[in-house]
Amino acid sequence: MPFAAEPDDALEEGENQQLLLATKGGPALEGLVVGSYCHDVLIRGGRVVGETLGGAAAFVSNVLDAASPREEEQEVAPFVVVSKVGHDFAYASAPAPARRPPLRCASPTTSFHAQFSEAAASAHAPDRELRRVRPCDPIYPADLPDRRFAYGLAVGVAGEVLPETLERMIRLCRAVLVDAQALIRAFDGDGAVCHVSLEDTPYARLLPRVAFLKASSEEAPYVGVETARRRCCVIVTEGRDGCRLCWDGGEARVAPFPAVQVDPTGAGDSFLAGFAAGLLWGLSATDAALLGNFFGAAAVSQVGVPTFHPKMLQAVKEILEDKTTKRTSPCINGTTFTLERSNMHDELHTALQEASRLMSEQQQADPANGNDGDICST
Ligand SMILES: Nc1ncnc2c1ncn2[C@@H]1O[C@H](COP(=O)(O)OP(=O)(O)OP(=O)(O)O)[C@@H](O)[C@H]1O
Ligand SMILES: O[C@H]1[C@H](O)[C@@H](O)[C@H](O)[C@@H](O)[C@H]1O
Repeated sequence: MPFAAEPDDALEEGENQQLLLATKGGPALEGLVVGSYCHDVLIRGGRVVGETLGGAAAFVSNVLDAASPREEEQEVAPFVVVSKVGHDFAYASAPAPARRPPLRCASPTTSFHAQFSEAAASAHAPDRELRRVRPCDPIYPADLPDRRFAYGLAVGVAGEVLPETLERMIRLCRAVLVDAQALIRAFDGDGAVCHVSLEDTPYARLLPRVAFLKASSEEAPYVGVETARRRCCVIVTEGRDGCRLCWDGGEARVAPFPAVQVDPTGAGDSFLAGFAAGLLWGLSATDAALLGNFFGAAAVSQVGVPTFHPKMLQAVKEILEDKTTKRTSPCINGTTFTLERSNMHDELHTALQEASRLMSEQQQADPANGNDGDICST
């Protein structure tokens, strides 16, 4: 059983059977995504070069819908999004919010200004300065549905996932995956995003009950990888260099996929969702990180929330159907996962590379998705 109930929150035998995570699809795979949609304004050289739907929940929904295992008859993947926006929300009819509408509140929608640097970004240096110009309301524990979920993704962008909300997620979900940006972001008087040490936040005590914590290389020093890896599996994403996983007693590096970066926004969100989808397909964490890298690369190749070509998605689905098998797992934090790479890791990478070629072809055929909208270069 890949995901096990927490010992302090055990279910009745019958319920447990219902929630058993079948490797390939079914209602037992229902997930809970918590984090708000937002408005992103992309600025370069003092000029607005793009206005897009943002918020990790938008990127995550996009990838989960594209890559999660599901039954043929299910139109959308089985997960719920709990997100808050104001009445000014400009993207209610975009695919992600239209499928899973946000809660409305009196305060305005969270809004970020992303200032892109004129200099070429390196793989690990920050490529943009983010400023939160408007915050929406937080998401409270009472905003979450009162039922059990197979997995949860805590993906706040502006401090909206409160410690008590994360704690409630941990109680409701059999395994929780967290983006460090939801925990360690702070905002100066001008709204500029800065970071605080995770250890100094009320979230730190929850880490032993989290399955996976994802941090970008910029966030990693604030997470304290060496301490955190003793409590859960930490994944550090390293831009075009791929990512590494660190857990108590082991680590693995996972190779990237080539991409022509036109907008880095949402790479980390898309990574985390691809990774979660990989786990749902029954991949080990190190193998699932390949799917994370694949969707991270897809995200940077387009401006805003990316559109995936059906041919490319079909190819990915066929690869996953072909490669996934059920396997027994070691135990991590009361939740069982296989962490190490499997012996078909390299084969999976090669097969996904083929699919990523389809993605580049799609972009070349449709310049609206390609370099025409490049935010990254002058
Ligand atoms: N230029 C790139 N080429 C290929 N893959 C990339 C590139 N940039 C990002 N990725 C993929 O996306 C993943 C996440 O990227 P990154 O480390 O930049 O996350 P992030 O800083 O959290 O992103 P963001 O905050 O912009 O959403 C990487 O681990 C990698 O797999
Ligand atoms: O839309 C983006 C995206 O979700 C990023 O991951 C986050 O860092 C930004 O704050 C947000 O504006």
